[in-house]
Amino acid sequence: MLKLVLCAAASASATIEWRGITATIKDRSILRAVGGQAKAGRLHAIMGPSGSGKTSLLSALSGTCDRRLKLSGDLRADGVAVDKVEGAYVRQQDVFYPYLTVRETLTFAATLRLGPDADVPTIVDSILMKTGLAKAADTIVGDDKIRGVSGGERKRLAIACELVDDPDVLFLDEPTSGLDSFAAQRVVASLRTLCDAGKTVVCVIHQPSGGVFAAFDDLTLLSEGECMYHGPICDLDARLRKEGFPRPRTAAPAEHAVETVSVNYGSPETEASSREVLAKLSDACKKAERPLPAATPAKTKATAKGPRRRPLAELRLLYQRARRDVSRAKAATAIKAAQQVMTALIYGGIYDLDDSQRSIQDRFGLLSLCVIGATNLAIASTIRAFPKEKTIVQRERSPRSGRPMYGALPYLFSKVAAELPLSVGLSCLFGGILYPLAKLGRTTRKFRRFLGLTALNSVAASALGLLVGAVAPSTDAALAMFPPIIVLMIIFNGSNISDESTPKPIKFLPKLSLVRWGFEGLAVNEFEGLEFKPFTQIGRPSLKTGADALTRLSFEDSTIKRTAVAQGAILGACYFQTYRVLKNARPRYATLKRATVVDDGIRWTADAEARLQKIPGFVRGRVRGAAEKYARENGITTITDEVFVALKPKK
Ligand SMILES: Nc1ncnc2c1ncn2[C@@H]1O[C@H](COP(=O)(O)OP(=O)(O)OP(=O)(O)O)[C@@H](O)[C@H]1O
Repeated sequence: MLKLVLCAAASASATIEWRGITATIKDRSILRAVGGQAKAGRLHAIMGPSGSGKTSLLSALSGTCDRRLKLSGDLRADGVAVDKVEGAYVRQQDVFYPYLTVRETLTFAATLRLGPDADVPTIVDSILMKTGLAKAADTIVGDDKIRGVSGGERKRLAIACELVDDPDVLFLDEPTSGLDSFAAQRVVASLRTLCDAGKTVVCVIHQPSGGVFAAFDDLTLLSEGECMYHGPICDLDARLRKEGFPRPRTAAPAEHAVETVSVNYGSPETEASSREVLAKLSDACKKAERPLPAATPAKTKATAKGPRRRPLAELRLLYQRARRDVSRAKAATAIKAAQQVMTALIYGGIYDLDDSQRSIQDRFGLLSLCVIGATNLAIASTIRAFPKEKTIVQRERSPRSGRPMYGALPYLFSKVAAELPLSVGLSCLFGGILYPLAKLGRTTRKFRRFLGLTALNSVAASALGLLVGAVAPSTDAALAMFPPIIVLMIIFNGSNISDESTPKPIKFLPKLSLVRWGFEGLAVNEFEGLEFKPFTQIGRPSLKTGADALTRLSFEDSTIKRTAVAQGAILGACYFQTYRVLKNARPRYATLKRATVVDDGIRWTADAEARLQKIPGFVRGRVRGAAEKYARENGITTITDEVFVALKPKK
């Protein structure tokens, strides 16, 4: 569907120019009036010491800055003033489905982004060639634990995935970090190929080798949030020499540049002298900066919003991916199966149930262990794996423009459908071994119900694990939430504390405990119709039937249906909440306030300027003068709405 939108973010930009990019957080300046430009066909590096603001500048240009930052400045894409430059953003750490091959990963991205009419195989082949991944095309991607393609190939895959819809601009955050110099050179060679094809490529680089640095055309050198050099790399040495910092013969150009602009905190004297160097280079940089001409008016243009969403096709594709991921994770599946077999053998070896009075307690104990074990395993394994997958889903669902690549609902459906058979299978494997060994139930009907209830418990516990993984910001946070959740569920399992003793404010908790419903269902199934031999000792009270035993735990009114419905309700609620979290979990970024009016070195953001314009003409000039005086006295280069409001100008 084509929709007319105001072009506030450039989509087909080739030359990016920026002036006065300022970023602050609370009262701390992170970028101070940084200017520069990146051109199509030229490979642009952003370099500087650690903490100098490289990533902040890259994200300010690409519109992906942490929203706690206050951003302002004048950003142009092909002469049009924009809030952000629309382009692909390749993060430092990219995660993929480890069991998919490079080709499958790319094909998946291309099919979903481009829709059914695109010639996906041809596009994928061409990208594989451009990024030098043709040889690794049929190797699985892998990760830290699973052997797959090399680190350099994985970085190139991250770039390749962003190329499927042919963006004009690419932003990359440290694409060479963590790679040896050969792998880094291959990554940069791929970027060179893209530049030669007319793309604008802007990269943050960190400690580049001589070969890598030489492959770049232009450089923005930052220190302490200020621009120290901006221009062609071939002029860098000459500029530093001119300012009194010639490069020693033994030093590599990149190393010398970063060292020159690094603050030496060794002593107050060295720090002061470093700051003099920075001031000198920053002044030289500002002098060389040419003001931008008046911005070309933003055009109203037809912008494609991406292919129309087709939930069924998405579901099919997502299901294929999830199935492949599950079916190829053979080692992980084997470990889980071995866990189930071992646990069943241990329980089966210890418990030997008959119709004696002692077997009542043994039965309750064994059933409780079965439920706790299954719940534990299902939640823990989901919690461990899901936060990582969530990162992939969030990345894929945060589009550069238009709609997300796919909906949260097809994703969740496909994941559940792909993982369900394994969950049920593992649960049945456990039950199939344990049931005859421990001599539980002894009727086929009870056995079938046992398998059904334990499988339902596992699936519901996985759903809870998904929800915890979805709301937790990281795997560590999710794992930290796990113990209190499981402990609470065990406390309220129906046999550890009575309803009467449960404190009033948390009386609802037993109703939410999967362990309780699972245990109650298994107990009702097991004890139904059983009869027990009385104690032989005279005077020792005995329980004659299974119903008596259930009454002891206040389960006398319970039915299997009731416990299954309760578990089903918890499962449904967990899936629904997970869906909502995934649907709404979009990264929110800071908006660049446009500062397009330049007056005597002080810039005004558009909203501050708009506020100023509301002041009657005869007072406006005085207010403007007072605001700029205040800004100069306080080292403020851009007057934002907040600064202006803080001044409380008198009308
Ligand atoms: N969201 C934020 N909250 C607080 N401080 C921030 C935030 N973003 C950036 N900073 C600070 O701004 C400074 C610049 O950060 P940035 O990540 O841009 O630097 P960098 O040059 O990319 O560093 P590095 O090379 O170490 O990755 C750092 O001191 C950082 O701590």
